[in-house]
Amino acid sequence: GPAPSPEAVQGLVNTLNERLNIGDLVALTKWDSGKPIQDSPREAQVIDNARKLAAERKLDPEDVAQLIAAQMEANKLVQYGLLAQWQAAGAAPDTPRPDLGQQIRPRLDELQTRLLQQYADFTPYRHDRNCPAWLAKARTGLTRDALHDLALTRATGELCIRPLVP
Ligand SMILES: C=C(O[C@@H]1C=C(C(=O)O)C=C[C@H]1O)C(=O)O
Repeated sequence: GPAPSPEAVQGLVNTLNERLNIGDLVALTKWDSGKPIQDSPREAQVIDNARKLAAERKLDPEDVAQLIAAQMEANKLVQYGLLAQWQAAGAAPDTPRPDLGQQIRPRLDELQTRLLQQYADFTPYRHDRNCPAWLAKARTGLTRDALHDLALTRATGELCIRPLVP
């Protein structure tokens, strides 16, 4: 099929990467509080919100639930990686800590609306044979280390749908 407009791919990948970077802030709050990275009730809430937004945008709710579940897996990958680094170093960076409940989670919720709009715009290209190459190009240069690179790979890992070999 025709190549997607550059924004259709880059916009979505940028937003997925932005969500991952918020994960760095989440990790700092969890380092400070000692709370587990995994918060299943919160995850259920995020998915529930995504399903509602999906219905409003005439997207498949199951599909959107899987997209958001992938983003949360990727986010936790970042968090587990950072916590292990800080554990080994005996300290976390001395940078500002926005509040998880009052500041960070509202940012994740806001981002979700934009993410779903961009996902809707990207949907026609999911089955294209060039889809993986477009994504690889869009990922290039966004991440600053191997951990975030792996997490972004995870975050984008189900975006392309490969035709089944008969
Ligand atoms: C980001 C957080 O950590 C984890 C990842 C979540 C996410 O990516 O939305 C949600 C809940 C947690 O399992 C959080 O606690 O808010």
